[in-house]
Amino acid sequence: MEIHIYQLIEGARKAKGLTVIIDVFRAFSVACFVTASGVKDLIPVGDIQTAYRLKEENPDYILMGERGGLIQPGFDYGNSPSSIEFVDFTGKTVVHTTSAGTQGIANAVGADEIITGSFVNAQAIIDYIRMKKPASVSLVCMGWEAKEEADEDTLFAQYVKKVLEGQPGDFNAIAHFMRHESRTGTFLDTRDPASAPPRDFDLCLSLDKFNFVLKAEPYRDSLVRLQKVNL
Ligand SMILES: O=C(O)[C@H](CS(=O)(=O)O)OP(=O)(O)O
Repeated sequence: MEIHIYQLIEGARKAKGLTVIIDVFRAFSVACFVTASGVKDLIPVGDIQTAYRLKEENPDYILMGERGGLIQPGFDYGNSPSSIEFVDFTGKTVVHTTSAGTQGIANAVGADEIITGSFVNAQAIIDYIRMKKPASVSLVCMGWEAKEEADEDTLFAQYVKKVLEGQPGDFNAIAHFMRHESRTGTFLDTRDPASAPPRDFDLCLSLDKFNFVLKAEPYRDSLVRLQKVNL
């Protein structure tokens, strides 16, 4: 199994084989929380205008996401796991658009298959890749606004690669680094606390909270939805 680590939008465009689009803070942690809360359809979109159009056509849809880390006008929720931690999404359709994570899905046009990447379902991702035994795995780190590398996404990719190659992954060292040394450790305090509360940090680093992967599947009108695959 060949394993490549790629960065940002260019990386998403280069991805091939089984592709993991990684966004630890916060898009794909949020996506796992929403899925665990019973969502019917979770639709990641790159273009915010697509999100608004879908809402106009389907007033019962829920809009979730951010630009610049902040909830956008007309949105029901931002991109914050703590804001939806106890929300019941049973039977709901959620449209999710973010600056980094969902852009990766939209740009991974050469991938055979796309799953999302975050620490909250890290072991499930590793188990899924082992089960599928692909010839090629692409780990794509989406970073800050998909423009600048972010420690947590790169550390996640290295963690998955190491474990797949039979080496131990030291999550405690990663969490310590993220909290005390990484620029990301201060990120949640420097944004509008209503959109990026500090609890998001702990929730996004809840290792293996969920035992499923989220797989992008074709949906209607050229959209995709993230389907839960239990491990
Ligand atoms: O809201 C977030 O957590 C980030 C903000 S950004 O990457 O700095 O724009 O969005 P995400 O797409 O979840 O990385």
